[in-house]
Amino acid sequence: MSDNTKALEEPNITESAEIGSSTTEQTTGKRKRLDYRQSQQAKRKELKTVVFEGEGEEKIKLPKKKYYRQRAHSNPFSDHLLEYPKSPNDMDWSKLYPAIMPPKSNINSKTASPKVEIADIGCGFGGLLVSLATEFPDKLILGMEIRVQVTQYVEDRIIALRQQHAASEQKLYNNIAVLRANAMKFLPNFFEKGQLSKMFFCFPDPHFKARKHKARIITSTLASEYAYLLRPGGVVYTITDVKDLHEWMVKHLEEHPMFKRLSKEWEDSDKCVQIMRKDTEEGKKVERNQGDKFVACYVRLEKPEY
Ligand SMILES: C[S@@+](CC[C@H](N)C(=O)[O-])C[C@H]1O[C@@H](n2cnc3c(N)ncnc32)[C@H](O)[C@@H]1O
Repeated sequence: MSDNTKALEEPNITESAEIGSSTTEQTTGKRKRLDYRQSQQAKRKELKTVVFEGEGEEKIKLPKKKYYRQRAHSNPFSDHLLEYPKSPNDMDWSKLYPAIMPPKSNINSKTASPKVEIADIGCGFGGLLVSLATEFPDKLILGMEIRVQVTQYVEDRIIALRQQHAASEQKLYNNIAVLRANAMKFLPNFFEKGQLSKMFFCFPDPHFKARKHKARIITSTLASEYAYLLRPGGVVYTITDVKDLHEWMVKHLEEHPMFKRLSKEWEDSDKCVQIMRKDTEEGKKVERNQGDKFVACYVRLEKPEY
């Protein structure tokens, strides 16, 4: 592997783990499976990386989604062994935004450093992030995604985009990053009170069955957390193709004293609504299938309104 190729960690398939003491027939079968898996692993290692073949923008290849497939759903209540800071102060953002954020050790109470302001919750393959990067070049934008492979894809996509634009004056895409996280559990560990100006919930998992509704990303309890993280005037954006989920999100945000729904006119004139309609991967899928897209946006109020 060349130095300028970003390696992704894959568990190593070792012989000893696979072939223990067994009959000759079993051993042959296991050996074949092992050989196959090793060759697949080698192929994936090569193909999953961002490849820099030489000079020039055109030589940098974007990663391919098909090599990052994973089960469609991840249980938000499972123990995912995720890493998260004890508090927002403990987070070293320079690892995610190296061209913009100084290393944590260089930050003191007197130096003002930029903060993440826009969060894409459950960012999937990162379509929204990539569009927001150029729409808000002076804001730090973070995608949060629970699935490992999907997070890795977005990470690689961002690395490739940054490289492709490294020579440009604006050095685009340095303002976006992705983090593997369970957004239902640890958001206040990453963000301070009132830090965010926009939170996106684009095509969240619908969790259709009634007994699974508690796994939905918008509930009364989580809405209070989102109100805590958003500054007054900040906006919660929601979009889904599932009517029942749309009604659920509207009900829970509508009932919340810290949120007020924004008008249809506001939605029609807002750039981000257009972006989430057309640039998210799910939005594109719904478009292809000529499905409906239900949008609801809420402003975070200064004071609760009962
Ligand atoms: C249907 S996809 C939508 C992806 C993207 N927002 C879009 O519109 O194309 C929902 C995404 O949310 C992620 N997700 C679900 N629960 C999550 C959680 N608790 N924290 C972070 N991501 C989550 C899923 O892994 C999945 O990638």
